Amino acid sequence: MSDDYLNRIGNLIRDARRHKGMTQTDLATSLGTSQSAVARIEQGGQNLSLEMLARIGEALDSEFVSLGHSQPQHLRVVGGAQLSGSIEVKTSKNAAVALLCAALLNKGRTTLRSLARIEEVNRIIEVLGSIGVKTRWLPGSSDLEIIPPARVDLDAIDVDAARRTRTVIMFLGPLLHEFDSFRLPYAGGCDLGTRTIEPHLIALRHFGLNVVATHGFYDCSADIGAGPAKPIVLTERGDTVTENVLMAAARHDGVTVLRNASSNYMVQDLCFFLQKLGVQIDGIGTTTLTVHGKREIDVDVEYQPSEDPIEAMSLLAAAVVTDSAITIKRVPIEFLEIEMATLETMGMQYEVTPEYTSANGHTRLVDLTTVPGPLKAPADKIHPMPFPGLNIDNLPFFALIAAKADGTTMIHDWVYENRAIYLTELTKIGVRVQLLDPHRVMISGPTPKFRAAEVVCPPALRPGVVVLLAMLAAPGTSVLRNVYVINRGYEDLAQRLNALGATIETFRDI
Ligand SMILES: CC(=O)N[C@H]1[C@@H](OP(=O)(O)OP(=O)(O)OC[C@H]2O[C@@H](n3ccc(=O)[nH]c3=O)[C@H](O)[C@@H]2O)O[C@H](CO)[C@@H](O)[C@@H]1O
Ligand SMILES: C=C(OP(=O)(O)O)C(=O)O
Repeated sequence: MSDDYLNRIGNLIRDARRHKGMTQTDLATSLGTSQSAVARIEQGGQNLSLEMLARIGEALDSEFVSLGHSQPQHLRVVGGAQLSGSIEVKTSKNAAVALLCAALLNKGRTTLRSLARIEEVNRIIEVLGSIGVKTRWLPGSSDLEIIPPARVDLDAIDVDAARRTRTVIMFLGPLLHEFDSFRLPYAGGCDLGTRTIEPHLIALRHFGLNVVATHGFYDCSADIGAGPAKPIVLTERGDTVTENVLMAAARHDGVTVLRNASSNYMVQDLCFFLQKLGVQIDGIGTTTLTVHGKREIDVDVEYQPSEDPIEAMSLLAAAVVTDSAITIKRVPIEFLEIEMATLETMGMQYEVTPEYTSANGHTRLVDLTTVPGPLKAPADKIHPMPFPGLNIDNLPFFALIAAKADGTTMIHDWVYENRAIYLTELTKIGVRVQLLDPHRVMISGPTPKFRAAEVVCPPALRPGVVVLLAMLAAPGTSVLRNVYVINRGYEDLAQRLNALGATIETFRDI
């Protein structure tokens, strides 16, 4: 290998290691080598065998060297074992992405503590980096420092990264204060059927924003300084639309009243963060928010979002499907009360500790220990509602839990056009699922036998995780192919389930 190549590979390894928050000693330990050998590799001073490159790639879970196209990641699951022990819930994906966008409102340094290290966050960091925002993982931590430039360079935006997320629409709120005309790539993300952005455009018109969609871009023109002449009433109680309005209102030098606002967990985290930026917000946790904005925000601020209720629900479903007693620590019970009440009607037993408070200073947490036992199907259908209803993203996990319960359960996903359809993938693992129409499935339980299978991961985060968790219940070896969507929303899920006794191996095609 030429020195030039060794240097470039060394730099890539160093960047991937830092990105993963590992020290040279950490990496050396995973490779069974010394810290000085890792230092030599990173300086380009060590010839590398293909085997060593593969091992480094595996230790860093990074495709820093790819032959031809980068290969998708797959999971091999040896199921049928019970889980035990305890696991901590990470901070939420959905608050993380909102806060990353909100950092654009602040001229000062924003430090977001204990962020989930997930692909969705990585994509937004790439987009921010491409437009000139400096981001840096603080050494040995999952704390991200964000420093915006005097003016972002939107012409340089990383279009590919932007199109892989839906979150990029939350750039509209912050950017309408900075540019009288700009363009953003179309929002992407999970394939859940059409997801409208119309409510965002209608609401942001109150701040003088006009958007025309052309050839894959939103062409935006803004009337800088404009603000709402009357209360804004959302046509639907969406999370990201509420967040977009909050970010637009944060730098509007006046009062914005927002009605039919979402009061979901990520919205509350964003409100608490904006308060730290000096923006006054009344009505947090309700559906009417009153925002007193500030034209200029320039503060050094730190914030830690709350724990992810959807991850907590996923872990709960993992325990149910494997008949396991596990302790799930840092469960944001405040955002899971309807879920727990529903599970209680199904006969679910569990123990909880007294409540304590999340690092955001507000959200109520508990440690929850599951108690395995028989479940029965609920008398009524299970359907989601905006908070404080049963969370829209938690619905798919009820399909899996219903597969363990005696009787038939109807799951009604009125929200997403395609999501219920993906739940039929569970039939490959032995679950009796009947699709009644694109929004409703009937599950007949208990599943006589979970069967190992090879499945291509549905292109949607929660259905993908549901299939993975069902595989944990199936004795034998299952394969779940192309799990990018899972990595989009969960940090090291396979490794963390393995710490509870699961056997999940990550692999890629050569
Ligand atoms: C980054 C982020 O935070 N993403 C979350 C956010 O996405 P996001 O806010 O982008 O959700 P959408 O705007 O796509 O709304 C989801 C769907 O629900 C419909 N809808 C929503 C509310 C309502 O009162 N009426 C109604 O019909 C919308 O038309 C849409 O079809 O909220 C979704 C619904 O909680 C969650 O699945 C996503 O995880
Ligand atoms: C649909 C989801 O999120 P997103 O808005 O990121 O696609 C989800 O979290 O399940």
